[in-house]
Amino acid sequence: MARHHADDGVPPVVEVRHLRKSYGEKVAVQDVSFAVAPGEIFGILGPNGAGKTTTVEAIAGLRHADSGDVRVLGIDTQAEPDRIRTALGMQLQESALPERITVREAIDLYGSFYPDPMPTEQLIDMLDLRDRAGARYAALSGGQKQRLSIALALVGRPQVAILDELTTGLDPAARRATWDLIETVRDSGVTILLVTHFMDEAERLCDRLVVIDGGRIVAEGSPAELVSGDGELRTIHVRLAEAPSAAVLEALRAAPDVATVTGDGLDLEIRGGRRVLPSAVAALDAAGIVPESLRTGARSLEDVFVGLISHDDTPAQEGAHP
Ligand SMILES: Nc1ncnc2c1ncn2[C@@H]1O[C@H](COP(=O)(O)OP(=O)(O)OP(=O)(O)O)[C@@H](O)[C@H]1O
Repeated sequence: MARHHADDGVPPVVEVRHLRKSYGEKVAVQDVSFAVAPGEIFGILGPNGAGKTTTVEAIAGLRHADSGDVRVLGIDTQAEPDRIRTALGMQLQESALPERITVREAIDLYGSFYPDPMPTEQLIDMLDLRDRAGARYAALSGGQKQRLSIALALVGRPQVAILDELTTGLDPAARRATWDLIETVRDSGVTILLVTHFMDEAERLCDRLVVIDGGRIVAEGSPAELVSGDGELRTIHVRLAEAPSAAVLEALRAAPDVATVTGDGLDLEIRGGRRVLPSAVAALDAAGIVPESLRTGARSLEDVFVGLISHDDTPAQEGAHP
């Protein structure tokens, strides 16, 4: 299906403006604003305790915000949470299912809350749970529980699905299978809000994302935009066969887009703008020098993330919430 961008005039599916939420003294979300366009997979990234779950729970109308405006499909979910229930599917971080319920019963039960649920057997096949359809919840593996929770988020044919910690605890093959599934779901027209702290997951799945830290947005864009970090310096490392002359170093420093050349002897670190790599290689070539080896400091989304979030020594507040 055609994807839209937040700024192409199509009304956003999810719109959050200046959301703020405290728990007593603790400010969980300080000021968060973003908009999600129809058909996007939109990521919310951040370290433990950043405010991600609080944000999506406010979006779903499950938490009452202190201030700010949240709309899903134009509905104010803070004022009228019940109006969004059937259009929104939510995968909870930890499922609250009874131990003895079977996969099939759980899907039937959740389906009964919606006017036009997906057929249980279709979901069982879609989520690859056919072999476990009659198994009790307590007997499922981590991956199977996770797939069941995704099935429960999708059973009501939501227009918007919120998936929190989609692949936590899954092995690599199960993660990939889940990613493929999420893309299929998106291709069927569902807009997806994905909470994660896995960079590879965000890089693979998200059209756009926000990084939240300490209850604020510290970066926003497509994974490629965040990684390319236009305006930021890049670094290349060059090893030469023999130590460069002062003239060669001078020529390198004067090359377009090169900011600094450091290092001594055979190993040089060259930093500069977007075209630092071709520019440095051309300057060396003009001096008749072929590097022994060359390494670029290609950034992953993970590097960007680590660079963005605050590095205080506060221990992660896992398990702090009731
Ligand atoms: N019900 C609650 N009562 C008190 N504090 C809470 C409550 N829920 C969350 N918090 C605190 O608010 C902050 C934000 O929590 P939130 O769960 O939104 O973060 P998160 O980004 O989803 O973290 P995680 O990745 O660990 O799930 C944390 O410091 C957390 O301990």
